[in-house]
Amino acid sequence: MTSRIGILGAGGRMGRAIIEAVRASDGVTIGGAAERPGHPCLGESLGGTMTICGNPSAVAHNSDVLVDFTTPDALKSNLDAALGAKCALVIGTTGLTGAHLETIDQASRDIAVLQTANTSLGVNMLAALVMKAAAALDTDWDIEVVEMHHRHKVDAPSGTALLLAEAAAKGRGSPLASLAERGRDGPDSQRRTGAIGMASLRGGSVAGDHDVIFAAEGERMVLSHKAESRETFARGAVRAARWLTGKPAGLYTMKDVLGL
Ligand SMILES: NC(=O)C1=CN([C@@H]2O[C@H](COP(=O)(O)OP(=O)(O)OC[C@H]3O[C@@H](n4cnc5c(N)ncnc54)[C@H](OP(=O)(O)O)[C@@H]3O)[C@@H](O)[C@H]2O)C=CC1
Ligand SMILES: O=C(O)C1=N[C@H](C(=O)O)C[C@H](O)C1
Repeated sequence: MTSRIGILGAGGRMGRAIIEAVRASDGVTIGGAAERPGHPCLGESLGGTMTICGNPSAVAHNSDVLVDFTTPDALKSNLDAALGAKCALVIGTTGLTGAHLETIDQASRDIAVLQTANTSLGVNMLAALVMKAAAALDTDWDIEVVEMHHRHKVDAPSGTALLLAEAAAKGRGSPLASLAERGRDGPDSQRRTGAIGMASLRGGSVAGDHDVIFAAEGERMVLSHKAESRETFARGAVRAARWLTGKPAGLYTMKDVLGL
């Protein structure tokens, strides 16, 4: 069955990469594409009579699954569009708060929703390895998550850094909120035993680098992932959208798609 994918944030970096990935993939077509009202790309042709519009609801009604790579502020209207059309939804947007996650959870009682900070196979495999290492190594091993992204990225730490830190915290058997040390600065910044530190670098065109460092006296282990381009994320998003098509209401992750 061909899956019709509606692309939200179609004029953005990921939106454009996803349009290309859908065109290059079998078993999927573009159901429609939306951008925020007033965006310069509104009306841009996607081939035939299809153009980028300002109405996510119209896109949802012509799609089997929506793919949202926009901003946290757009989440509510994107969820409403999906709920109104009973359309499945893949959410790749990062920078989400607890309140956003609660709204997503509620929506997933009525429609299939997949939320993930990273659609790549490598990062999701890395998270599994990080959890295992964090569980096996005691607190003599300090855990630090370091990420680097392009100069345009607005949120920090990256959603993926948080996902990896969550995996480490799970391995250590404690909630991340009780272990995380974010944005150290100033004279009283010494790490606590058992803390999970996080640091963010920004610059140039880096698609997405993540290192999880396990540092002990005299030795250091680094579990690392580097995305070479956005194509990786776009291909993963299309794979997730195809997988989610026709699934019952519920909240899914990339682990479900990849069978990890
Ligand atoms: N899960 C994953 O694997 C990945 C997640 N991401 C995440 O995806 C998100 C988008 O990243 P990226 O494409 O680089 O960012 P961009 O800023 O390039 O794209 C976001 C697009 O969404 C548009 N937008 C803003 N508000 C709305 C709205 N209300 N409705 C529809 N569109 C809207 C923006 O318009 P304007 O620019 O005019 O504001 C922009 O065109 C980020 O949160 C990023 O962290 C990125 C890569 C991989
Ligand atoms: O904004 C980006 O570019 C990326 N965002 C995601 C994140 O915040 O983890 C995923 C990827 O690293 C690229």
